[in-house]
Amino acid sequence: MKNSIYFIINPLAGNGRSLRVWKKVKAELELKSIDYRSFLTDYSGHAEILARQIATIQDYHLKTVIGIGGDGTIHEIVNGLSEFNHVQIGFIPAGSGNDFKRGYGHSREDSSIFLRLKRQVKSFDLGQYQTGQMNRSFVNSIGAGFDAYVAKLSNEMEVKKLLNKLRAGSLIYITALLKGLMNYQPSTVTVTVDDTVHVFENVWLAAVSNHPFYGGGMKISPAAKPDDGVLDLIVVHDLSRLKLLLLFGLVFAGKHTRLKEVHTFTGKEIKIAGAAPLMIHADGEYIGETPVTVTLRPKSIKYYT
Ligand SMILES: Nc1ncnc2c1ncn2[C@@H]1O[C@H](COP(=O)(O)OP(=O)(O)OP(=O)(O)O)[C@@H](O)[C@H]1O
Repeated sequence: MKNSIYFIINPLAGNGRSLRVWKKVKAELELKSIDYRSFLTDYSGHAEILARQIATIQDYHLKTVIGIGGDGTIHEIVNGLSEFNHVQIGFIPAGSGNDFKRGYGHSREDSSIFLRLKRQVKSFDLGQYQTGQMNRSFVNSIGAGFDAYVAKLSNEMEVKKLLNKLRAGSLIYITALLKGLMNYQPSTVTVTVDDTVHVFENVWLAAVSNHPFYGGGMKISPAAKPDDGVLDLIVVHDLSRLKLLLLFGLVFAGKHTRLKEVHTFTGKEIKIAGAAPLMIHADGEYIGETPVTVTLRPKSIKYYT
C-alpha cells in the first residue's frame, strides 16, 4: 500500500506494556481513518528483518516506520533501515530502559499517534560499530568492560519481568550494577581516538555514546549530542569499588565527569581494545568481545522527535 504508515511492535517489550500501547494506538488510527499496516515480532531479531523487508518491497514509496517497544526494538529497526535513508522513523517507547526516548528529544509521552505524526522530523547521526565480522548500527551507545557485563547481567536477570510489571524498569539496571560491582575485575585498555592512542590501567569501562543517556536514564556522556557529527567517549579507571559506586550516584546528574578518574574524549573514529578481550554491549545488548571500532554517519537517519 502506497504511503501507509508501517508499525513494528515487539509484543513482549516492557513485559506486555508495548502490546497495551499498540491497542490504544490502533484504536486511534482506526477512529481517524489513518492508513496503516502493522507487524508483531515473533522472535529476537525479527524487527530488523521486518523493517528491511518492508523497505525493500515498498522501495521509495515507504515514508514512515514506527516502532513500539524498548531500546532493543528501535536498535533492530534502525539496523533494518540503515541503508534506506529516506525513511522517517518514529518510536513509541514501551520498554524498561527507554534511553532512546530521552536521547533524541522525545520530551513528553504522547498517547496520540495523530499528534506524534505532526511532530518535526530531524536528521541525526547514525552510530556504527565493527567487531569481528559484525558491521552494524547503534542508536544509544557502545560500551566495553563493566557496563557490558552489567548489561548482560540485567538482560539475564530473573526479576526483570517482575520489576517491569511494577513499572520499576530503572531498578533492573541498578540491581545488576550492584551485582556486577562485586564481581568485575578492571583491566588494561587501549583507546584510539582519531589515530591518537591512549593506554589506561585498571579500567572499569570505556563507553562511546551518541547522546547522553544509558542504563535507564544515567547521563553517562552529558555533553554528547546526537547530531553534532562526533562520538563521545568516556573512560573510567583506577577507582575503588566504593568510589565507583559513588560515581554511579553522580551519573544520573551527569556530575561524574568532574572526577579525576573519569576521562572524556570526542572523535569520529574510536577503537577500544583490551589487554585481554572485554565484553561489549550495543544499545544495552551483549554482542561479543573487543576489539571494537566505532564510527558514525553524520545526519544520515531521520527520526520523529
Ligand atoms: N516475540 C519475541 N520473542 C522473544 N523476544 C523478542 C520478541 N520480539 C522481540 N524480542 C526481543 O526482545 C528483546 C527486548 O526488547 P526491547 O528492548 O524492545 O524491550 P525491553 O527489554 O522491555 O526494553 P528496554 O531494552 O528498553 O529495557 C529484544 O532484544 C528483541 O530482539
